[in-house]
Amino acid sequence: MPDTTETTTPALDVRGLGVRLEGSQILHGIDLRVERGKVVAVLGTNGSGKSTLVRSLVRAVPVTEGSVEILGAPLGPAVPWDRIGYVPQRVGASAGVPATVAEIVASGLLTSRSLRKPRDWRARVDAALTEVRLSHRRDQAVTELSGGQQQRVLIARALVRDPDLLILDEPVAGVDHPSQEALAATLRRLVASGRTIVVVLHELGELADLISRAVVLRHGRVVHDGAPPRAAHGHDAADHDHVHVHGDPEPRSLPPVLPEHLFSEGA
Ligand SMILES: Nc1ncnc2c1ncn2[C@@H]1O[C@H](COP(=O)(O)OP(=O)(O)OP(=O)(O)O)[C@@H](O)[C@H]1O
Repeated sequence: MPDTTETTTPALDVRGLGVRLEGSQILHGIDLRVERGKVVAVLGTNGSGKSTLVRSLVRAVPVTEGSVEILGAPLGPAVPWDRIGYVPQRVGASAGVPATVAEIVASGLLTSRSLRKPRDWRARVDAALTEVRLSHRRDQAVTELSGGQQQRVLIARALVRDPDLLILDEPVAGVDHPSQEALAATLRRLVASGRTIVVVLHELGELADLISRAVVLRHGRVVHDGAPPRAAHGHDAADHDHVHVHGDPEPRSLPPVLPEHLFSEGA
């Protein structure tokens, strides 16, 4: 009998997740189930716990309560990590290490199980760099690139794995509009081929048409899980907190889908 586990289990199944860091409870009882082939945006104000959530999924911070299953396996060595791409929040691609763009991208092909690059690694690195439009920078030191270009190198490092699950933490922060559009096209292509994407965002921006589900965090809790809220027409400033149903043709004529205070820090 064929093994159907791979396609029937969700890409991500988070239940009652709690994370405590340095004595503070950062995440409280997070439930998040993402079926394969879906895109989910994680939204919320600064400090609401978005990065901590995705960092807990890749074991960068410890889970203190609840359970996490990724691609059908409990968080741990059984997870097929080589099938998962992770783009951390902007940190600079080199962290002070003098490496070329191609070397950084190729490092995405190494896993804890194998430190040997696959035979076709050069072609895969070239394809990933073409995807983020940085082929011409291939042999340049990554430290010579701008912040936005370094972010694209990190995206290429995740893409080179051809991941089933792609987790991105604010991938478009500091990235110009043409590059955002290029990333949106890449993500669209991945979703069309059945990949799953979890993406932390401050605003939907160029990725808006890709996202039909948003999970909003506030003070480490999920306060909304559904159609993405968006700023009301004409109220797109970063410090404005009106939110309306996505796709509403007359946003001013409908009440907000979420309370106005949801995106404000102090409430
Ligand atoms: N290692 C840590 N130790 C203690 N507290 C932490 C640690 N990392 C994050 N925090 C705290 O956890 C809370 C959530 O931080 P997190 O970075 O997850 O938020 P965020 O929603 O991603 O914010 P931003 O939009 O600014 O990136 C913040 O109050 C932060 O100070």
